[in-house]
Amino acid sequence: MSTTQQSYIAVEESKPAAKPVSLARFGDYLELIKPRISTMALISVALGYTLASAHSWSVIPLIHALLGIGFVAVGCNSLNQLLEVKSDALMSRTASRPLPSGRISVSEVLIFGVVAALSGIFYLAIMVNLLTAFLSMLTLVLYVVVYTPLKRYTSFCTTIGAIPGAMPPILGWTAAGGNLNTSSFTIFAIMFLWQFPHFLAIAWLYRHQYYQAGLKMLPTADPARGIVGWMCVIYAILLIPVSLLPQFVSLAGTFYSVVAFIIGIGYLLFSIRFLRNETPKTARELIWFSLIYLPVLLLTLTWDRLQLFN
Ligand code: HEM
Ligand SMILES: CC(C)=CCC/C(C)=C/CC/C(C)=C/COP(=O)(O)OP(=O)(O)O
Repeated sequence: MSTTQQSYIAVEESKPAAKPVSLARFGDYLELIKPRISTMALISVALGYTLASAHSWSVIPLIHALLGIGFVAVGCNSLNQLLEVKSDALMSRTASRPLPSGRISVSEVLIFGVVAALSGIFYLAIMVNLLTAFLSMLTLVLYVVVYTPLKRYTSFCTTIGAIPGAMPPILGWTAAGGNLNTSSFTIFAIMFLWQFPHFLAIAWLYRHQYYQAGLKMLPTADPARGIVGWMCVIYAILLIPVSLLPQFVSLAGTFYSVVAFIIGIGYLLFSIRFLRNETPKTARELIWFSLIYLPVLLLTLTWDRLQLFN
């Protein structure tokens, strides 16, 4: 074997093993549907379903609801990334996503997103109920048609974005046959308020990237020290009494209220830490706690609700 052949083999052997094409494409599509946010949304759907059905809970209707809402969520996230391909390319947080990096084409995502969203809505209308299909369509419109383009114009976009963000447990609730009543509104209000410290800390952490990409997630590129922290603290304070409402509408008992109060104080303390010292570390810790708070609150609410029926 010649020296050239030997060195060629050596270079080939030292290359990391390339992923099979189908696996790489699966990974790209997975990234397109934002798997972690979508999973949290579907867990919220399942808990909303359980809260509404309690003693009459059964698995098949829940699977139908998760399938239909899951398809709409896939449509939401794909179409959101399609509309943001230019700004995503300008931020290091999102530049390696499959669309800005050219691994999936715009037309492919358009077809994929529209087909997923429409199939989900029709599936819900046929297999679940019309109210859930309608509310899922409203979620899609608010997220894709209103919130996403509005990010380029005003920081008020986040308040609009928090409406579709608060919908997953309500979609689960209506999928189980629940009405839009004070109980479902209470869950909506908790989920709505929870998002403010969550996304404000994120918007602060990536403020320079957002500014560079022309996205107005905060009122200014470099807000006066403390402003974002104060906003987090105010929403965390508001969330505490609102998170205690389920007991007053007979959705849960004292155990839930105690847990909600403790984690609510925790969320407030992380917001205060961020206010006192706005640094990437305190912002990341607040984001981290927000992602602990939500599943703990919803799981405790559901568990306590089930106890009320036993
Ligand atoms: C206006 C509302 C919301 C905005 C603007 C927002 C924005 C974001 C952004 C930009 C990230 C990525 C952070 C990073 O890259 O470090 C993120 C992370 C996350 N968000 Fe939200 N979010 C919102 C609402 C929600 C809702 C309603 C849920 C759950 C149902 C949720 C669940 C998550 C999860 C699980 C993560 C961590 C996983 C990941 O980074 O992909 N978010 N959020
Ligand atoms: C039908 C259904 C359950 C739909 C999902 C609803 C849901 C969980 C919406 C999330 C809300 C939201 C504003 C996310 C951030 O998007 P972004 O565009 O600011 O995030 P990015 O910058 O990472 O793209």
